[in-house]
Amino acid sequence: MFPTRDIPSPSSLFSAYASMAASMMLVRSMANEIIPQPVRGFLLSTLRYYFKPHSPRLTLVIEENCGMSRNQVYDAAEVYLCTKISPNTERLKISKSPKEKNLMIRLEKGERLIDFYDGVELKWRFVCAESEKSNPNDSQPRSEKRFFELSFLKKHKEQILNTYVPFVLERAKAIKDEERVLKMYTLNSSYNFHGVKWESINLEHPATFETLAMDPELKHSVMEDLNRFVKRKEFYKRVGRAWKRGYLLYGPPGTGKSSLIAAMANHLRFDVYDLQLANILRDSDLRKLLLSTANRSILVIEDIDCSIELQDRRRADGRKQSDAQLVQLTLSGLLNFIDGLWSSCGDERIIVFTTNHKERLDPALLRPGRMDMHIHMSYCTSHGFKQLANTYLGIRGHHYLFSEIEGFLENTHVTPAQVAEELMKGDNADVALQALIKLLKRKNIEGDHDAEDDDAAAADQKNAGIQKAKRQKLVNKPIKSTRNTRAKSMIRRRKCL
Ligand SMILES: Nc1ncnc2c1ncn2[C@@H]1O[C@H](COP(=O)(O)OP(=O)(O)OP(=O)(O)O)[C@@H](O)[C@H]1O
Ligand SMILES: [Mg+2]
Repeated sequence: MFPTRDIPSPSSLFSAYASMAASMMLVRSMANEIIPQPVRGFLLSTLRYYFKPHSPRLTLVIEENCGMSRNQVYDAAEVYLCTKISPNTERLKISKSPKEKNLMIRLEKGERLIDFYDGVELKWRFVCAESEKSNPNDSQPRSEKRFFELSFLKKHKEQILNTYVPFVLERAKAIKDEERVLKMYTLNSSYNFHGVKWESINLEHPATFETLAMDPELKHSVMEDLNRFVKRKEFYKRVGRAWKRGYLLYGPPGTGKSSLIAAMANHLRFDVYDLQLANILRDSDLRKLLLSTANRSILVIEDIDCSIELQDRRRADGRKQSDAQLVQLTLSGLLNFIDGLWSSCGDERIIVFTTNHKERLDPALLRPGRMDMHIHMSYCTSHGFKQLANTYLGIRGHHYLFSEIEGFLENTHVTPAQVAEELMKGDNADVALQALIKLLKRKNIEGDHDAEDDDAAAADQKNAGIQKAKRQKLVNKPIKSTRNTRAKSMIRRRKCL
């Protein structure tokens, strides 16, 4: 026989419960008194953590700002996610500012997206929430807090943080570069006591490596060189060199030096700073201008041989006193600054010098290590001609007039600019090619040596134009164009005759 237990009556149960609750309250109030607030908070959150059901997912919150500055991950996500818009997306925001080429498409608040990376599913959500007012009596409207939520299985945490997020940052940079309108900076013409300043316009030069007529191997090596340069951030850091690269482009007028610069800018999506030295009088102005150039840009100094002061430092002593007082810009000042401070306080800098006369350059410029690559832009070759015929006339294969033209090109000096001009003379390929043959025949009769004389004369004429512009500057006469476009068009006219 088992002993029978006494079954408690409801009234006894109630009194037991009441006394337990009272003792709990007593313990709690004692705990409140005994255990300090921070420790209590910690104990409660720990207990909550252990008794809460655990989710296998991790959510990263990517807020718009981090302190005073923008959160780069947020900006990158905004751009990157536009490429992931699915047919299920219901609302998108579009906008376009006057300076942008394309529509800007962004997610609308509350929209969700799914992305896959290396087989991992990633859920994105764009959230806009009104932020709490720190002071409820504040009459200011609540500000909006925007953030992305990125959730995925916890086991992928390392992979997402170490590879996916950097991947999103990199993709966004590439997308932004493609969307960006390139700028061309030139110097404003008014020289006052503040010196000269950069002014920008959109760079819409259509030249690309594809349309450029130049030796295919040389073209390939220039492209390779540029691609390697932009990828070598860590290399430059490791070897302790400034992340800059210099190119010297040389060759007769009309062989595509300026076109190559535009092709480089379009290829890398870099802005161009066209530094017309004739507009600068002092090293201090030059320094100011160089320091205000941005990273990921190409600094261009055209016709470097065309400035008396820069051409040969040894002549400086012989200069007239008045000129010496006014012109304080020196080649050494330029080179020292480019090699030193300027290149070390920026990243991904490219500098390009052009000249029609490499042999006239100061040896300081040609010293090894100064201009990393010397690129000779030469007269039109058979390959270059075919490239131009493709670009201008759309001829991809062979044409019955090609062999005659190629025969002439082997022993006639004609620049790609001259060939291009002939090919533009008609939409009809036969007419344009016949016009080119006529030019080649005439040049062939005149003889090569004349052509060379012509080039030298053309370059000298251009040089003289720039010198004149510089002298005008010295007597403080405002000049419209230091590059002397008139001189250039005269050169072209003469060369085309
Ligand atoms: N290699 C080339 N490939 C394609 N087009 C060319 C080439 N060279 C010249 N051209 C055509 O001729 C025009 C003038 O060429 P560009 O201004 O590039 O010559 P340049 O070498 O810079 O001359 P300069 O020494 O006078 O500054 C270009 O706008 C382009 O249309
Ligand atoms: Mg040029």
